[in-house]
Amino acid sequence: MTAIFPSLHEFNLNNGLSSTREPIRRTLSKMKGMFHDQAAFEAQLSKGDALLYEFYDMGVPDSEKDVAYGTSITYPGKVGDEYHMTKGHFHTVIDTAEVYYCLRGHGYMMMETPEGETQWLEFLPGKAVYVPGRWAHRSINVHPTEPLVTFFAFPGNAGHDYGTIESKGFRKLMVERDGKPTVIDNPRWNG
Ligand SMILES: O=P(O)(O)OC[C@H]1O[C@H](O)[C@H](O)[C@@H](O)[C@@H]1O
Ligand SMILES: [Fe+2]
Repeated sequence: MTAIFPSLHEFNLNNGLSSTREPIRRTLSKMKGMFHDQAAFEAQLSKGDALLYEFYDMGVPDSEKDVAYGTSITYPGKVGDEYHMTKGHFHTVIDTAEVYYCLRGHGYMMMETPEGETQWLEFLPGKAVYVPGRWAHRSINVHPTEPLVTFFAFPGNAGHDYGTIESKGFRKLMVERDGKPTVIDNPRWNG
C-alpha cells in the first residue's frame, strides 16, 4: 500500500483555479473532430489555438479506495453554433461514478450510456450532478461570458476512456437556436 499524507489544496471560488497545482489545459487544436461544424472549427483554429477548458489531476493514487478530485473550468464561447465543451469520456472502469458540484456559471452535463440512453442536467451555482457508473459525460458551458466552474470527485481507479467518444461522438449535442441552448441529435453520430 502506498502511504499518502493528508494534504490541503486551494481552489479559487471565482475562477476555479488552484494556486497549489498546475492545471491540464485543452486548447481548440486538442478538440479536432469533436465539434459538429468542421468548417467553423478550422476557421476558428486558423485565428489561434484558444484555451477551451482546464482541469486538475491532483495526483491521488489510482486505487479504488482513493478519491480523485479537482476543479474543471470550461471557458465561454461557441464553435459555429455549438457551445464550448469538454471532450467527454466513459470511465475505463466503466461502472465507476462521478459527482460534479457547480461553483460558477451556467451549463449542462451531457450524458449517455453504451446502450443509447441519453440525459442532460443543468449546472447552476449550488447544483450537484451525480453521474452514475456506465454514463459517459461531457461538461458544456452555455453562458455567453462566464466560465463554467465545477468541482468533481470520482474513484481513483476510474481512468478515462476517450476512444469511444472520439470515434462515435455523443448522440446528442447542445447548440444555440434562437439564442437559446437546444439539444439536437448529432448529425455526425457514428455508432
Ligand atoms: O477528460 P475530459 O473529458 O477532457 O474532461 C476534463 C475533465 O473533466 C472533469 O473535470 C473530470 O472529472 C476530469 O476527470 C476530466 O479529465
Ligand atoms: Fe469522468
